[in-house]
Amino acid sequence: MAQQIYPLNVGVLGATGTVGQRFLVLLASHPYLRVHAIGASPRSVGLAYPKAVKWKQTTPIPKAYRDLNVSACEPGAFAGCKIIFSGLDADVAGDIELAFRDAGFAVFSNAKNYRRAPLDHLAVVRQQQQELKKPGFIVTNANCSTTGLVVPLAALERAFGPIDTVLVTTLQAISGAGYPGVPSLDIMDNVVPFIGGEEEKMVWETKKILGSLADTSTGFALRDEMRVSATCTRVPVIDGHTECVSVRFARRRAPDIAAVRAALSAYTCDTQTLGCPSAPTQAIEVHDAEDRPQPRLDRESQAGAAVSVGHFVLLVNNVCLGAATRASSTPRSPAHRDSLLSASGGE
Ligand SMILES: NC(=O)C1=CN([C@@H]2O[C@H](COP(=O)(O)OP(=O)(O)OC[C@H]3O[C@@H](n4cnc5c(N)ncnc54)[C@H](OP(=O)(O)O)[C@@H]3O)[C@@H](O)[C@H]2O)C=CC1
Ligand SMILES: N[C@@H](CC(=O)OP(=O)(O)O)C(=O)O
Repeated sequence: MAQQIYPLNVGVLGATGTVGQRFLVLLASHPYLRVHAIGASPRSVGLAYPKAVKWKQTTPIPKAYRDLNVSACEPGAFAGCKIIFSGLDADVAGDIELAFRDAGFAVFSNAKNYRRAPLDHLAVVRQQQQELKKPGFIVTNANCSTTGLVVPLAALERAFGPIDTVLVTTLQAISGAGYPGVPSLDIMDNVVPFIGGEEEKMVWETKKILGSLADTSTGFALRDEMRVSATCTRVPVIDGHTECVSVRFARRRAPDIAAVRAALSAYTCDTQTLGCPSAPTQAIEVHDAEDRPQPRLDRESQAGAAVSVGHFVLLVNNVCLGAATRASSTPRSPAHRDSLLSASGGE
């Protein structure tokens, strides 16, 4: 394999949005990825980034982006980028991401459009490249609420065997709806007990992520035998989705609390094993205090890359672990990093 040259140039689509802004903050200090081009809607094209964006982060716009102009989301404008991160509105992500894939880019997306594509799986990227006889591919992040849920579920299954029933009720932050999102008169002093499409996504994506690979040509196999029931609500919190979870194990009675705490604390995720720069040091933070986790106190813990759990109420930062952190989690170890990035066309 040819020598990789670092930093690798990357592009961010939807760079002005809620997720796009997080991408730019994370990538500004990334050890071997550098933002080379950014894209957004025709409304923003041609403007310097600070003019185009309604910046909502608590830290200032990183210097590197202050003179960067927003491009149209067309492959030609991203020549020189090895990897594309997408925080595009799902209404437009489908066609745009496909155009980038067809132009040979490695696309890592947060939009829902290709989550059900059979070959949407990091483990079958090489297969996808061979089948299509092209280097480009699309891999998607899961729904943000689902992401928070599956981490502790995976930890519990690793320790106690299969789960057959999951009941979850979410209290989701308003940033999950993008910008400007839910009107203030709907959400202030209120709870909205419905988020369009979210419950279906949580049910299906949980069964996908906790499932397995069928084989490298058909992609994933769902956990069809698992019963998942989700109720999703929107609450007046800016960032951080809280989820109240109950589970039942298929082959055993409920383990005691001390064993559950130990299993959650001991869990390590793949990004930790691979040494990704934005991986958490502790994948699941188990709280002792009865009144934790709380969004305001716990969402920025480990730069938003961990899931916080206390008496199986969990908190996941929807825009970090739920979106930008996970998509940009490339491995730190040179060997792992080079093999993953070579699939992305880096050389
Ligand atoms: N917010 C969250 O917690 C999560 C979001 N997601 C998903 O990530 C994606 C981004 O979400 P979010 O950041 O919240 O959304 P926002 O609404 O905040 O941002 C959308 C982005 O898409 C761009 N865009 C809109 N229309 C077009 C167009 N016609 N051509 C090119 N670009 C366009 C916007 O550019 P402009 O500013 O110029 O209009 C903006 O940069 C969505 O698919 C969402 O479902 C996934 C997980 C979590
Ligand atoms: N639906 C999530 C955010 C989101 O955009 O999810 P998805 O990428 O699955 O459409 C929320 O409202 O909090």
